[in-house]
Amino acid sequence: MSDMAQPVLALEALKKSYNIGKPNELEVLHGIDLSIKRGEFTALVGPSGSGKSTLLNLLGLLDQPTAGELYLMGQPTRTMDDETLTAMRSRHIGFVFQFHHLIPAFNVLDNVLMPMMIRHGRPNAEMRERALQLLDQVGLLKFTDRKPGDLSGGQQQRVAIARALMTRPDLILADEPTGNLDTQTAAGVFDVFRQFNEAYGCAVLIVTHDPRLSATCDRTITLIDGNIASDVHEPGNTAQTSKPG
Ligand SMILES: Nc1ncnc2c1ncn2[C@@H]1O[C@H](COP(=O)(O)OP(=O)(O)OP(=O)(O)O)[C@@H](O)[C@H]1O
Repeated sequence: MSDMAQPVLALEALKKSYNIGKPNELEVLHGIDLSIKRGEFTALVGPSGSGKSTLLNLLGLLDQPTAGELYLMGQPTRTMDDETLTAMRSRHIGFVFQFHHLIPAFNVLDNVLMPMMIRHGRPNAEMRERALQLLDQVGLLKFTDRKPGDLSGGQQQRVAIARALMTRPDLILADEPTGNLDTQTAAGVFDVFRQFNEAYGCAVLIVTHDPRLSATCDRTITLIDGNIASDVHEPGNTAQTSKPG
């Protein structure tokens, strides 16, 4: 199908500068060309300050590039108005951050339902069913009534992943989602990403500082000083995850 052949994301000569006062502009990304296809499981790595979060914010349509073009699902986004950008973001992208931004006063189930409530108002039975299925898949079905504060960091992160998948996004963007987790819990969270990537074919792009985790990805993009220094495809890496069977 042509849909499968089309990249989820394509960047052409994407640049980002920050205005740091006076006439000075700090160019942080110097012209990035990149294409992410459906089902790709990619790590974005690089030293601190190399531009990873800046790039992720652009990929997630959370910030505007200074130059170049970004295509999401084949559509150029530079000239889209805010309303269209918001709709594209909520339709196609799921976000997972290091600090998962769960709503403390809501229980686990309602946190997972949140993206649907934003889009459609009151959740219907089908949405609840989907949320429960996702919570089952991340091993948290027993905890649906708990508040996030009563869960461990790894469990909270799994709630955030279930929430990001609620809208069945084409792309998951994760900014150091395991940054504050111990090694074993971090590997478990990576496995959850992998499980969904394989089950639904969503593309996953994860910023990580952990080489053991990036080694489990199919593709590793290394950013240095705002340029892609290397882009290595190693699909064999799937064998290194703890996927059953
Ligand atoms: N809003 C901003 N205004 C000005 N400069 C910024 C802004 N955001 C980031 N920068 C600068 O852009 C560069 C890239 O920052 P960015 O956060 O993208 O790097 P990073 O690779 O994600 O770093 P880390 O791994 O430490 O999170 C840095 O020099 C940073 O100081």
